[in-house]
Amino acid sequence: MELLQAGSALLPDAELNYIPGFLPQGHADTLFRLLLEQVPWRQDDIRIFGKTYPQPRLTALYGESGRTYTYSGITMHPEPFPPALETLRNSIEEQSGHEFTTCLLNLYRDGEDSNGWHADNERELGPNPAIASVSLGQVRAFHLKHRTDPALRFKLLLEHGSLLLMGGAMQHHWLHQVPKTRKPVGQRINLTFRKILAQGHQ
Ligand SMILES: O=C(O)CCC(=O)C(=O)O
Ligand SMILES: [Fe+2]
Repeated sequence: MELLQAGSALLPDAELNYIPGFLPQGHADTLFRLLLEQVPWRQDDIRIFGKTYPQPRLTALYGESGRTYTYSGITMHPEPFPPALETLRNSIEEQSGHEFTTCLLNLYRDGEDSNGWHADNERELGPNPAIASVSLGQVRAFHLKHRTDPALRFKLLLEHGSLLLMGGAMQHHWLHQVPKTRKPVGQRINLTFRKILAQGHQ
């Protein structure tokens, strides 16, 4: 699988931009510790093809009130943005030129935690969503595969303090995952900023 490096990758049917060092090291370290300690992390059950499993990672949802987020049979109700995430949202909006209402947080406790193949294509995100994904803590691989062309498979290594922007028609044509790994890895936090359209207006 080809490794993609920093910058915008020219993938068909996709907009992808990887910005390592988006957060200065000291800021990324502080934010990582703060979130680890203060976020009310939870492990939900998810439904896949009618069966129930514990999600293989911990999650939390922050955002503007009333904008619930439903995926894999879970409906999450957001907590208001704490100041540290409000500041981060503002700088990501400036960097990307997109607005975000909501931040979904994932905590991968170790290499056994993962996020299986999916697209961020829930209907409350609208047709061509912009997704901004910040990584903190241990580096994990992020895999991408095209839905119809099996030759198109790539990976990125998402580093501490990095920002990954996904946009355009990407969620229609590509799937992504954070696979389990046998390498000894510690905790990683991922924050994905999304725009949830006002409910009832999709
Ligand atoms: O952890 C990551 O980098 C990806 C998270 C993700 O794809 C998601 O939450 O939808
Ligand atoms: Fe995703």
